Amino acid sequence: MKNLTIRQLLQKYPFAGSYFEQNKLDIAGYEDRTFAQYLAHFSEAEIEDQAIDRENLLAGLSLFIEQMTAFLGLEQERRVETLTILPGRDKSGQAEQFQELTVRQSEIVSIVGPTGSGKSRLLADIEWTAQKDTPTGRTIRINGEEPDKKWRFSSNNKLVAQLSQNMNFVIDLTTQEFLRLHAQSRLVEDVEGIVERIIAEANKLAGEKFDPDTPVTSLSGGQSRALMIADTAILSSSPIVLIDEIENAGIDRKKALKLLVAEDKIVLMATHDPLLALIADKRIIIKNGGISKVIETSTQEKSLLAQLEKTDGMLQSMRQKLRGGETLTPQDMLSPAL
Ligand SMILES: Nc1ncnc2c1ncn2[C@@H]1O[C@H](COP(=O)(O)OP(=O)(O)OP(=O)(O)O)[C@@H](O)[C@H]1O
Repeated sequence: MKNLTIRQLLQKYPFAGSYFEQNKLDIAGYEDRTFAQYLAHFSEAEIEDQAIDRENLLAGLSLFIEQMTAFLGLEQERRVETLTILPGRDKSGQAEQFQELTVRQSEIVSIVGPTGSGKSRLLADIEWTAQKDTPTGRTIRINGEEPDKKWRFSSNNKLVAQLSQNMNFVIDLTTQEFLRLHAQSRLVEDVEGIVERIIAEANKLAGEKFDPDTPVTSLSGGQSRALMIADTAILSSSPIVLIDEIENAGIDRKKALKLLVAEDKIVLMATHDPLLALIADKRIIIKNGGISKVIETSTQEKSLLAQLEKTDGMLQSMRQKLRGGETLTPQDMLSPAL
């Protein structure tokens, strides 16, 4: 909040105007300054005359916004605890054979099915909070209710963050500057701390590390993907994260999912990757455009996961070696590096 100009502040919290009025502060002409900068413009004489207490006024504004936000229920409104999908029809017009499917905070659901079966369509239905108004006729409920239309059109408080295979930046900023801008627009208190954390988490996901001064346009595919995942987990207000295939993204997929779930997101991902399918708590099977089954990942399947991770680790380490110009030996098939 400290970094917002008065204009941005009033846009985000229109009620802040009454704080200025109550304290007889004429902010006209200072709209493009922060509140602290505005307070700094008073001369010592004015401060004496008008009994202006800068620190108190600054702290008072934060408190006022906090209380008003709570009072108006703005924070609660954004809490999304459940996402429910109600059946529609498949590509042949047949009704989907499930009652309803509810996904909760911190749950991961995978979406599997042949190419062209309708996985991306399901993600699109969720993003649009479909109300029988998409080709599938599905209905989406948020917290058990018909979602507010604001989710569809608000660019600030989007219900859904989308992570897709390609992340191409066109903006000429360093990674640090890019994240700083995002953090400022999200009104976080400790901008530098958050920026540092996102870069640290992204570096845990990316194969090759990058530093804060790297221009975003120079990040590799895997690095930009890792950055967007860390940014979405830590900074995005969107409670639901939709992922369209991260298998070839060159990042640590398991850590990426852990990070998202640790931040209380609801995660749905379309995937062809058995490892990701089994990490999920449930998987949706799509056939001919319809949800044909919902399967809970069994303990038996979870136990296969350990095996799969070993195989995956082995493949990753072979990939790493080949990339580094090394040659492979039969030994590489026997001792998976994890
Ligand atoms: N129930 C449905 N009714 C009508 N059209 C549908 C239905 N489901 C999917 N489609 C359409 O079928 C096409 C293929 O679906 P989609 O792109 O979602 O497949 P996909 O499973 O994501 O494929 P891929 O694995 O190749 O990414 C799209 O044009 C989509 O709009």
